[in-house]
Amino acid sequence: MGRKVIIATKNKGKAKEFEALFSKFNLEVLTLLDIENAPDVEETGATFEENAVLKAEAISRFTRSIVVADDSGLVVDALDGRPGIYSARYAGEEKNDEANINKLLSELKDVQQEERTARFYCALAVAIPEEETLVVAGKCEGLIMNERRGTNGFGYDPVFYVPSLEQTMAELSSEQKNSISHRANALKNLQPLIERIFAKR
Ligand SMILES: O=P(O)(O)OP(=O)(O)OP(=O)(O)OC[C@H]1O[C@@H](n2cnc3c(O)ncnc32)[C@H](O)[C@@H]1O
Ligand SMILES: [Mg+2]
Repeated sequence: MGRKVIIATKNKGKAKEFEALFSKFNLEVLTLLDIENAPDVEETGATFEENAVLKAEAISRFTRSIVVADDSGLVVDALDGRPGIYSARYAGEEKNDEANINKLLSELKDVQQEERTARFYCALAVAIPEEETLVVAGKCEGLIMNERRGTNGFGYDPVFYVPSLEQTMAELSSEQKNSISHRANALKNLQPLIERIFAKR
C-alpha cells in the first residue's frame, strides 16, 4: 500500500518504539532519522501538546506528508511537575540521558519513597496537509527509584518503577513497555482515528 506516515522525531529510542507501535497499521513508517535536511524545530510551547503541534506542523509543511510528532517527558510530583516539558534538556542543552538521571536523583535525594510519585506523559499531534491538526495524549504512572535498574529503553527508564509490574521501565522487554507506556496509551487514543486519517490517501 502507498500509505505513509512520518514520525517527527530524531530520538532513536522513540523512533524504535514507534516503528513497533505502528507495525499493526499497514503503513510505511519513516522517522527524521531517515530524512535528510529536516529542519530542527524549536520546542517553544508551554505544554507538551503545543510542542507536539509545533513539531508535527513544521515537518508536515517540509515533507507535505501526514506527520505524527511526540512531545513527552517525566512529571515528578515532589518537584512540582519538573522536569516536565524540559525533560530532554533537564541537565543542559546537549541532551544527555545519563546527566539528566543524575540530576533527577540528586534533586530527590531527601524525598521518601511514598512521595516519589511521577508519571510519564506523551502528547501526540497528527498534522495532515490541508486539514486541522489532531492531538491526543497518554500517561503512565510510577515511582522514581533511588538508583538505576535495567538497561532497556532510553531516557529516564532505568529509574522509573512501574508498581503493577514490580520492575523499572528499563527492566521491561520492549513488548511489555509498548503495552503500558505513555506513548502506547496515547496511540490507543489515536487508534480510532487512524483509518479515517489515511482513508483518502
Ligand atoms: O523532540 P524529539 O526529536 O522527538 O526528541 P527528544 O528526545 O527531544 O524528545 P522530547 O522533546 O519529547 O523530550 C522527551 C524527553 O523525555 C524523556 N522521555 C520521554 N519518553 C520517555 C520514555 O519512554 N522513557 C524514558 N524517558 C522518556 C526523555 O528524556 C526524552 O528525551
Ligand atoms: Mg525534543
